[in-house]
Amino acid sequence: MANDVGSIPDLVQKKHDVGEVVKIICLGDSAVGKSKLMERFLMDEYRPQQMSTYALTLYHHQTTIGNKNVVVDFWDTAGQERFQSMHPSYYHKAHACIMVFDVQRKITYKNLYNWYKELREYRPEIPCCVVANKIDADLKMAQRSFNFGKKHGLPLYYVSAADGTNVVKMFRDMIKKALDYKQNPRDFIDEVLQELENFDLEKKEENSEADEDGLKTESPEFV
Ligand SMILES: Nc1nc2c(ncn2[C@@H]2O[C@H](COP(=O)(O)OP(=O)(O)OP(=O)(O)O)[C@@H](O)[C@H]2O)c(=O)[nH]1
Ligand SMILES: [Mg+2]
Repeated sequence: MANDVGSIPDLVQKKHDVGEVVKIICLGDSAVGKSKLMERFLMDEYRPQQMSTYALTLYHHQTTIGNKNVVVDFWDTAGQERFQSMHPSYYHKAHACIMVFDVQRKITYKNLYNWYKELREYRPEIPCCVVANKIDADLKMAQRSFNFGKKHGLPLYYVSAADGTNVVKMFRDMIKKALDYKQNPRDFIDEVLQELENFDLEKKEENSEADEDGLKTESPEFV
């Protein structure tokens, strides 16, 4: 009997523990360090000489922002960036974007213009930042001002996946922004999607409250 009493709060707890789910995508040329940055943030380990990413990798991360549970789905590319373009589904419902270049290769900085243009075609309003990676290889680069960020009103982070400089700060800032965007979308389509999601959640809560009260869902023949 004691178990029965205990199980109700557990159920309620689980329902609320899931929290908000946000999707964060990463863009940038091949070998700028996108995968290494994610690995550095998620596992706090760094293994140089890893093979390029050939398949889409999804990194699942649970965290708290303020007193909210947040589930973050980080999307890492399937190597499509070699073709300078991503499949539209990569952008679909993304809440924030991390755009990376390699301070040792100028072309990767120039290509930010293309990445940004494509991003804004699919996701006109989501928060985005520019990441200057590999500053460990040339510390002078951290003194340089890169105008791309200023020009488009995007924050710029000087980071190193190799030694961890600024990696946690950049990811934490972007998770906060993704959450903020999800809760206050600035894009009409996103607003509608958010409304639908809230509606769906309310329905689920109503159903699980009914379940907890011992009510059964009606089988189709009674509907
Ligand atoms: N010195 C230095 N090397 C780095 C850093 N980050 C990544 N690298 C190296 O850069 C290379 C590419 O890193 P990846 O993380 O695989 O790059 P990527 O952007 O995911 O590449 P694709 O999967 O091909 O798109 C690897 O050899 C890494 O070891 C860094 O901060 N400093
Ligand atoms: Mg990769």
